[in-house]
Amino acid sequence: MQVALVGVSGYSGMTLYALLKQHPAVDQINLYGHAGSQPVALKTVAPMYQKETAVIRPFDAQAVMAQNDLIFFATSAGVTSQLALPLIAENFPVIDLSGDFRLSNPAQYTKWYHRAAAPAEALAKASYGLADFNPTLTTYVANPGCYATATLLGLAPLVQQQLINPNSIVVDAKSGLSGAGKKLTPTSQFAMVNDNLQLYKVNQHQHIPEVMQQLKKWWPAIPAIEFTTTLIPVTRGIMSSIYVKAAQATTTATILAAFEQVYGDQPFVQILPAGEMPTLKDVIGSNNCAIGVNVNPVTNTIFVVSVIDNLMKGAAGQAIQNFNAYFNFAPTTGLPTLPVFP
Ligand SMILES: NC(=O)C1=CN([C@@H]2O[C@H](COP(=O)(O)OP(=O)(O)OC[C@H]3O[C@@H](n4cnc5c(N)ncnc54)[C@H](OP(=O)(O)O)[C@@H]3O)[C@@H](O)[C@H]2O)C=CC1
Ligand SMILES: CC(=O)N[C@@H](CCC(=O)OP(=O)(O)O)C(=O)O
Repeated sequence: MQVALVGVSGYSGMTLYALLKQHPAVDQINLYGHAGSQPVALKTVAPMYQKETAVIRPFDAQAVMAQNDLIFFATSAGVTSQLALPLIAENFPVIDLSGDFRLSNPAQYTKWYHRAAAPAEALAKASYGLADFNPTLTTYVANPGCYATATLLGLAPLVQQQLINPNSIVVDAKSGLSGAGKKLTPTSQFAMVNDNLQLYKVNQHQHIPEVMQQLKKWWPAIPAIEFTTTLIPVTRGIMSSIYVKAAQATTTATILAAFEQVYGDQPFVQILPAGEMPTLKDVIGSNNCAIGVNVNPVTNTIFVVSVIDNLMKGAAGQAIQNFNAYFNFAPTTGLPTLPVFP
Protein backbone atom coordinates (compact mmCIF):
# COMPACT_ATOMS: atom_id res chain seq x y z
CA MET A 1 0.00 0.00 0.00
CA GLN A 2 1.19 3.54 -0.75
CA VAL A 3 0.29 6.40 1.56
CA ALA A 4 0.75 10.15 1.21
CA LEU A 5 1.87 12.43 4.04
CA VAL A 6 1.70 16.23 4.06
CA GLY A 7 3.58 18.04 6.84
CA VAL A 8 6.50 15.67 7.48
CA SER A 9 8.67 18.60 8.60
CA GLY A 10 6.36 19.29 11.57
CA TYR A 11 6.40 17.53 14.93
CA SER A 12 3.37 15.30 14.42
CA GLY A 13 4.30 14.69 10.76
CA MET A 14 7.76 13.46 11.80
CA THR A 15 6.21 11.17 14.40
CA LEU A 16 3.77 9.85 11.81
CA TYR A 17 6.56 9.25 9.30
CA ALA A 18 8.46 7.14 11.85
CA LEU A 19 5.33 5.08 12.60
CA LEU A 20 4.50 4.59 8.91
CA LYS A 21 8.07 3.45 8.19
CA GLN A 22 7.60 0.43 10.43
CA HIS A 23 3.95 -0.28 9.56
CA PRO A 24 3.79 -3.72 7.90
CA ALA A 25 1.05 -2.73 5.41
CA VAL A 26 2.83 0.39 4.14
CA ASP A 27 5.15 -0.24 1.19
CA GLN A 28 5.84 3.39 0.32
CA ILE A 29 5.35 6.81 1.90
CA ASN A 30 4.99 9.64 -0.62
CA LEU A 31 5.76 13.03 0.93
CA TYR A 32 4.14 16.32 -0.08
CA GLY A 33 4.81 19.91 0.97
CA HIS A 34 3.48 23.33 0.02
CA ALA A 35 1.73 23.51 -3.37
CA GLY A 36 4.02 25.20 -5.90
CA SER A 37 7.19 24.55 -3.87
CA GLN A 38 10.33 22.91 -5.28
CA PRO A 39 10.99 19.21 -4.51
CA VAL A 40 13.35 18.89 -1.56
CA ALA A 41 15.12 15.88 -0.01
CA LEU A 42 13.65 14.87 3.38
CA LYS A 43 17.12 14.77 4.91
CA THR A 44 17.61 18.47 4.21
CA VAL A 45 14.54 19.52 6.25
CA ALA A 46 14.97 16.83 8.94
CA PRO A 47 18.71 16.30 9.52
CA MET A 48 18.15 13.24 11.71
CA TYR A 49 16.91 11.39 8.61
CA GLN A 50 20.28 11.33 6.77
CA LYS A 51 19.79 7.73 5.61
CA GLU A 52 16.30 8.42 4.22
CA THR A 53 16.09 8.87 0.47
CA ALA A 54 12.53 10.27 0.37
CA VAL A 55 11.82 13.53 -1.42
CA ILE A 56 9.10 16.03 -0.44
CA ARG A 57 7.20 16.99 -3.60
CA PRO A 58 4.79 19.91 -4.04
CA PHE A 59 1.21 19.06 -3.07
CA ASP A 60 -0.91 18.23 -6.07
CA ALA A 61 -4.32 16.67 -5.41
CA GLN A 62 -4.47 14.76 -8.72
CA ALA A 63 -0.97 13.29 -8.25
CA VAL A 64 -1.83 12.32 -4.68
CA MET A 65 -4.94 10.44 -5.77
CA ALA A 66 -3.16 8.74 -8.67
CA GLN A 67 -0.28 7.42 -6.55
CA ASN A 68 -1.73 6.64 -3.13
CA ASP A 69 -4.38 4.68 -1.27
CA LEU A 70 -4.86 7.29 1.49
CA ILE A 71 -3.43 10.65 2.56
CA PHE A 72 -2.48 11.90 6.03
CA PHE A 73 -2.46 15.66 6.62
CA ALA A 74 -0.25 16.71 9.56
CA THR A 75 -0.61 20.37 8.64
CA SER A 76 -1.37 23.57 10.53
CA ALA A 77 -4.94 24.73 11.11
CA GLY A 78 -6.50 26.26 8.01
CA VAL A 79 -4.59 24.12 5.47
CA THR A 80 -6.91 21.15 4.89
CA SER A 81 -9.98 23.36 4.61
CA GLN A 82 -8.24 24.56 1.42
CA LEU A 83 -6.11 21.64 0.16
CA ALA A 84 -8.43 18.72 0.88
CA LEU A 85 -11.50 19.87 -1.06
CA PRO A 86 -10.61 18.10 -4.38
CA LEU A 87 -9.93 14.89 -2.41
CA ILE A 88 -13.26 15.16 -0.60
CA ALA A 89 -15.04 15.71 -3.91
CA GLU A 90 -13.64 12.37 -5.14
CA ASN A 91 -14.24 10.58 -1.79
CA PHE A 92 -10.51 9.87 -1.59
CA PRO A 93 -9.54 8.57 1.90
CA VAL A 94 -8.07 11.25 4.19
CA ILE A 95 -6.90 11.22 7.81
CA ASP A 96 -6.57 14.83 8.97
CA LEU A 97 -4.60 15.56 12.15
CA SER A 98 -5.64 19.21 12.19
CA GLY A 99 -8.77 20.65 13.75
CA ASP A 100 -10.27 21.83 10.45
CA PHE A 101 -12.91 19.10 10.13
CA ARG A 102 -13.54 18.16 13.79
CA LEU A 103 -16.36 20.63 14.50
CA SER A 104 -19.46 19.84 12.48
CA ASN A 105 -20.84 23.38 12.88
CA PRO A 106 -18.82 25.83 10.70
CA ALA A 107 -19.83 28.78 12.89
CA GLN A 108 -18.25 27.05 15.90
CA TYR A 109 -15.00 26.59 13.95
CA THR A 110 -14.91 30.25 12.95
CA LYS A 111 -15.59 31.32 16.53
CA TRP A 112 -12.93 29.14 18.21
CA TYR A 113 -10.23 28.94 15.48
CA HIS A 114 -10.64 32.61 14.39
CA ARG A 115 -10.56 31.75 10.69
CA ALA A 116 -12.94 30.69 7.92
CA ALA A 117 -14.34 27.16 8.18
CA ALA A 118 -14.37 24.50 5.46
CA PRO A 119 -17.56 24.50 3.35
CA ALA A 120 -20.52 22.93 5.19
CA GLU A 121 -21.01 20.22 2.54
CA ALA A 122 -17.37 19.13 2.95
CA LEU A 123 -17.65 19.18 6.76
CA ALA A 124 -20.71 16.96 6.52
CA LYS A 125 -18.57 14.19 4.99
CA ALA A 126 -16.15 14.05 7.92
CA SER A 127 -16.25 11.61 10.85
CA TYR A 128 -14.69 12.24 14.28
CA GLY A 129 -12.08 9.51 14.82
CA LEU A 130 -11.96 9.03 18.59
CA ALA A 131 -10.30 5.70 17.93
CA ASP A 132 -10.76 3.91 21.26
CA PHE A 133 -14.53 4.16 20.79
CA ASN A 134 -14.49 2.38 17.42
CA PRO A 135 -16.36 5.15 15.58
CA THR A 136 -17.89 4.54 12.16
CA LEU A 137 -15.30 6.10 9.86
CA THR A 138 -16.16 7.88 6.64
CA THR A 139 -13.58 8.51 3.91
CA TYR A 140 -12.63 11.78 5.68
CA VAL A 141 -11.42 11.10 9.22
CA ALA A 142 -10.93 14.10 11.52
CA ASN A 143 -8.33 12.91 14.01
CA PRO A 144 -9.15 14.30 17.48
CA GLY A 145 -7.12 17.00 19.23
CA CYS A 146 -4.59 16.08 21.90
CA TYR A 147 -6.25 17.72 24.94
CA ALA A 148 -9.65 16.58 23.68
CA THR A 149 -8.49 12.96 23.46
CA ALA A 150 -7.08 12.85 27.00
CA THR A 151 -10.12 14.62 28.41
CA LEU A 152 -12.76 12.59 26.56
CA LEU A 153 -11.13 9.27 27.49
CA GLY A 154 -11.09 10.41 31.13
CA LEU A 155 -14.73 11.50 31.09
CA ALA A 156 -16.40 8.89 28.87
CA PRO A 157 -17.48 6.26 31.42
CA LEU A 158 -18.77 8.92 33.84
CA VAL A 159 -20.78 10.69 31.14
CA GLN A 160 -21.98 7.67 29.17
CA GLN A 161 -23.24 6.00 32.35
CA GLN A 162 -24.56 9.29 33.82
CA LEU A 163 -22.66 8.81 37.08
CA ILE A 164 -22.14 12.55 37.68
CA ASN A 165 -23.86 15.87 38.13
CA PRO A 166 -23.77 17.00 34.45
CA ASN A 167 -23.19 20.62 35.49
CA SER A 168 -20.04 19.98 37.51
CA ILE A 169 -17.21 19.10 35.09
CA VAL A 170 -13.93 20.91 35.76
CA VAL A 171 -10.87 20.03 33.66
CA ASP A 172 -7.35 21.24 34.46
CA ALA A 173 -5.18 20.09 31.54
CA LYS A 174 -1.43 20.48 31.07
CA SER A 175 0.72 19.96 27.98
CA GLY A 176 4.36 19.74 27.04
CA LEU A 177 5.75 22.18 24.49
CA SER A 178 5.68 19.88 21.45
CA GLY A 179 1.89 20.24 21.55
CA ALA A 180 2.38 23.73 20.16
CA GLY A 181 4.26 22.53 17.06
CA LYS A 182 7.69 23.61 15.87
CA LYS A 183 7.03 27.34 15.45
CA LEU A 184 8.85 29.61 17.93
CA THR A 185 6.69 32.19 19.74
CA PRO A 186 7.37 34.59 22.64
CA THR A 187 5.83 32.10 25.09
CA SER A 188 7.71 29.09 23.69
CA GLN A 189 11.22 30.49 24.16
CA PHE A 190 13.42 28.46 26.52
CA ALA A 191 13.51 31.22 29.14
CA MET A 192 9.68 31.27 29.31
CA VAL A 193 9.12 27.50 29.25
CA ASN A 194 11.97 26.30 31.47
CA ASP A 195 11.33 26.57 35.24
CA ASN A 196 7.87 27.94 34.54
CA LEU A 197 4.16 27.12 34.16
CA GLN A 198 2.05 29.21 31.75
CA LEU A 199 -1.74 29.20 31.66
CA TYR A 200 -3.06 30.15 28.23
CA LYS A 201 -6.30 30.50 26.21
CA VAL A 202 -8.37 30.54 29.45
CA ASN A 203 -12.01 29.86 28.44
CA GLN A 204 -10.91 30.29 24.81
CA HIS A 205 -9.26 27.01 23.97
CA GLN A 206 -10.36 25.48 20.65
CA HIS A 207 -10.75 22.05 22.24
CA ILE A 208 -13.64 23.25 24.47
CA PRO A 209 -16.22 22.97 21.63
CA GLU A 210 -14.59 19.73 20.44
CA VAL A 211 -14.97 18.11 23.87
CA MET A 212 -18.50 19.50 24.24
CA GLN A 213 -19.56 18.20 20.81
CA GLN A 214 -18.65 14.64 21.82
CA LEU A 215 -19.92 14.86 25.41
CA LYS A 216 -23.31 16.00 24.14
CA LYS A 217 -23.47 12.98 21.83
CA TRP A 218 -22.93 10.73 24.86
CA TRP A 219 -25.27 12.67 27.19
CA PRO A 220 -27.13 15.72 25.84
CA ALA A 221 -27.73 16.99 29.41
CA ILE A 222 -24.11 18.18 29.76
CA PRO A 223 -24.51 21.99 29.54
CA ALA A 224 -20.86 23.16 29.58
CA ILE A 225 -17.42 22.42 30.99
CA GLU A 226 -14.79 24.40 32.82
CA PHE A 227 -11.53 23.76 30.91
CA THR A 228 -8.10 25.31 31.47
CA THR A 229 -4.80 24.59 29.74
CA THR A 230 -1.28 25.04 31.09
CA LEU A 231 2.04 24.79 29.27
CA ILE A 232 4.50 22.80 31.39
CA PRO A 233 8.28 22.42 30.94
CA VAL A 234 8.35 18.98 29.32
CA THR A 235 8.77 18.06 25.65
CA ARG A 236 5.93 15.54 25.31
CA GLY A 237 2.89 14.63 27.36
CA ILE A 238 -0.59 15.73 28.36
CA MET A 239 -2.10 15.32 31.81
CA SER A 240 -5.80 16.05 32.05
CA SER A 241 -6.95 16.34 35.70
CA ILE A 242 -10.72 16.09 35.89
CA TYR A 243 -12.94 16.96 38.87
CA VAL A 244 -16.66 16.14 38.87
CA LYS A 245 -19.39 15.80 41.49
CA ALA A 246 -20.82 12.30 41.79
CA ALA A 247 -24.57 11.95 41.12
CA GLN A 248 -24.84 9.99 44.37
CA ALA A 249 -22.49 8.75 47.08
CA THR A 250 -19.99 6.37 45.49
CA THR A 251 -16.59 4.74 45.95
CA THR A 252 -13.34 4.51 44.03
CA ALA A 253 -14.01 0.77 43.48
CA THR A 254 -17.40 1.49 41.89
CA ILE A 255 -16.01 4.13 39.54
CA LEU A 256 -13.02 1.94 38.61
CA ALA A 257 -15.46 -0.85 37.72
CA ALA A 258 -17.27 1.55 35.36
CA PHE A 259 -13.95 2.42 33.65
CA GLU A 260 -13.00 -1.26 33.36
CA GLN A 261 -16.37 -2.00 31.78
CA VAL A 262 -15.74 0.59 29.05
CA TYR A 263 -12.01 0.03 28.49
CA GLY A 264 -11.36 -3.57 29.54
CA ASP A 265 -11.09 -4.76 25.92
CA GLN A 266 -9.23 -1.72 24.57
CA PRO A 267 -5.52 -2.45 24.00
CA PHE A 268 -4.39 1.15 24.46
CA VAL A 269 -6.30 2.29 27.56
CA GLN A 270 -4.83 1.32 30.91
CA ILE A 271 -6.92 1.75 34.05
CA LEU A 272 -4.65 1.87 37.10
CA PRO A 273 -5.65 0.07 40.32
CA ALA A 274 -7.04 2.00 43.32
CA GLY A 275 -4.34 4.08 45.01
CA GLU A 276 -2.28 4.52 41.81
CA MET A 277 -2.10 7.69 39.72
CA PRO A 278 -0.49 7.86 36.25
CA THR A 279 2.61 9.89 35.44
CA LEU A 280 3.53 11.19 31.98
CA LYS A 281 6.35 8.65 31.76
CA ASP A 282 3.81 5.83 31.96
CA VAL A 283 2.77 6.64 28.38
CA ILE A 284 5.49 8.67 26.61
CA GLY A 285 6.53 6.97 23.36
CA SER A 286 3.45 4.72 23.35
CA ASN A 287 -0.04 5.07 21.91
CA ASN A 288 -1.50 4.47 25.37
CA CYS A 289 -3.78 6.48 27.60
CA ALA A 290 -3.34 5.75 31.33
CA ILE A 291 -6.12 6.66 33.74
CA GLY A 292 -6.22 6.89 37.54
CA VAL A 293 -9.37 7.40 39.63
CA ASN A 294 -10.03 8.52 43.21
CA VAL A 295 -13.31 9.33 44.95
CA ASN A 296 -13.32 11.80 47.84
CA PRO A 297 -16.33 10.87 50.02
CA VAL A 298 -16.01 14.09 52.04
CA THR A 299 -16.62 16.37 49.04
CA ASN A 300 -18.46 13.79 46.90
CA THR A 301 -15.92 14.49 44.14
CA ILE A 302 -14.71 12.03 41.52
CA PHE A 303 -11.14 12.83 40.52
CA VAL A 304 -9.83 11.34 37.25
CA VAL A 305 -6.34 11.76 35.84
CA SER A 306 -5.81 10.89 32.16
CA VAL A 307 -2.36 11.00 30.54
CA ILE A 308 -1.25 10.58 26.92
CA ASP A 309 1.73 11.33 24.70
CA ASN A 310 0.39 14.29 22.67
CA LEU A 311 2.35 13.28 19.56
CA MET A 312 1.26 9.63 19.77
CA LYS A 313 -2.27 9.07 21.11
CA GLY A 314 -2.83 12.83 20.77
CA ALA A 315 -1.84 12.92 17.07
CA ALA A 316 0.20 10.42 14.99
CA GLY A 317 -0.50 7.29 17.06
CA GLN A 318 -4.26 7.82 16.98
CA ALA A 319 -3.98 8.56 13.24
CA ILE A 320 -2.41 5.10 12.76
CA GLN A 321 -5.15 3.61 14.96
CA ASN A 322 -7.72 5.15 12.61
CA PHE A 323 -5.73 3.97 9.58
CA ASN A 324 -5.80 0.43 11.00
CA ALA A 325 -9.54 0.65 11.63
CA TYR A 326 -10.22 2.09 8.17
CA PHE A 327 -8.45 -0.81 6.44
CA ASN A 328 -9.48 -3.46 8.98
CA PHE A 329 -5.94 -4.13 10.18
CA ALA A 330 -5.53 -5.38 13.77
CA PRO A 331 -5.76 -2.34 16.12
CA THR A 332 -2.20 -2.53 17.42
CA THR A 333 -0.55 -2.96 13.99
CA GLY A 334 2.53 -0.74 13.78
CA LEU A 335 1.86 0.91 17.14
CA PRO A 336 3.91 0.77 20.36
CA THR A 337 1.90 -0.36 23.38
CA LEU A 338 4.79 0.08 25.83
CA PRO A 339 6.27 3.46 26.82
CA VAL A 340 9.87 4.60 26.52
CA PHE A 341 10.80 4.29 30.19
CA PRO A 342 12.37 5.85 32.20
N1 LIG B 1 1.72 18.80 18.12
C1 LIG B 1 0.74 18.10 18.67
O1 LIG B 1 0.90 17.53 19.76
C2 LIG B 1 -0.58 17.98 17.97
C3 LIG B 1 -0.86 18.61 16.79
N2 LIG B 1 -2.10 18.47 16.20
C4 LIG B 1 -2.40 19.14 14.96
O2 LIG B 1 -1.62 18.56 13.91
C5 LIG B 1 -1.25 19.55 12.97
C6 LIG B 1 0.27 19.61 12.87
O3 LIG B 1 0.77 19.97 14.14
P1 LIG B 1 2.31 20.07 14.47
O4 LIG B 1 3.04 18.93 13.88
O5 LIG B 1 2.40 20.34 15.90
O6 LIG B 1 2.67 21.42 13.66
P2 LIG B 1 4.06 21.95 13.13
O7 LIG B 1 3.93 23.44 13.15
O8 LIG B 1 5.18 21.35 13.88
O9 LIG B 1 4.09 21.45 11.61
C7 LIG B 1 3.18 21.92 10.65
C8 LIG B 1 3.48 21.24 9.33
O10 LIG B 1 2.52 21.67 8.38
C9 LIG B 1 3.21 22.07 7.18
N3 LIG B 1 2.40 23.05 6.45
C10 LIG B 1 1.93 24.22 6.92
N4 LIG B 1 1.22 24.85 5.97
C11 LIG B 1 1.25 24.05 4.88
C12 LIG B 1 0.71 24.14 3.56
N5 LIG B 1 -0.04 25.20 3.19
N6 LIG B 1 0.95 23.14 2.69
C13 LIG B 1 1.67 22.07 3.05
N7 LIG B 1 2.23 21.91 4.29
C14 LIG B 1 2.00 22.90 5.18
C15 LIG B 1 4.51 22.65 7.70
O11 LIG B 1 5.46 22.70 6.68
P3 LIG B 1 6.49 23.94 6.60
O12 LIG B 1 7.32 23.86 7.84
O13 LIG B 1 7.25 23.68 5.35
O14 LIG B 1 5.66 25.18 6.52
C16 LIG B 1 4.85 21.60 8.77
O15 LIG B 1 5.43 20.46 8.17
C17 LIG B 1 -1.84 20.88 13.47
O16 LIG B 1 -3.06 21.12 12.83
C18 LIG B 1 -2.04 20.62 14.95
O17 LIG B 1 -3.05 21.40 15.50
C19 LIG B 1 -3.05 17.67 16.73
C20 LIG B 1 -2.83 17.02 17.90
C21 LIG B 1 -1.59 17.15 18.63
C1 LIG C 1 0.90 23.30 24.03
C2 LIG C 1 -0.01 23.79 22.94
O1 LIG C 1 0.06 24.95 22.54
N1 LIG C 1 -0.89 22.92 22.45
C3 LIG C 1 -1.82 23.26 21.39
C4 LIG C 1 -2.56 22.03 20.97
C5 LIG C 1 -2.67 22.01 19.47
C6 LIG C 1 -3.81 21.24 18.92
O2 LIG C 1 -3.98 20.05 19.08
O3 LIG C 1 -4.64 22.03 18.27
P1 LIG C 1 -5.64 21.71 17.06
O4 LIG C 1 -6.96 21.68 17.67
O5 LIG C 1 -5.47 22.84 16.12
O6 LIG C 1 -5.22 20.42 16.46
C7 LIG C 1 -2.85 24.31 21.86
O7 LIG C 1 -3.15 24.34 23.04
O8 LIG C 1 -3.40 24.99 20.99
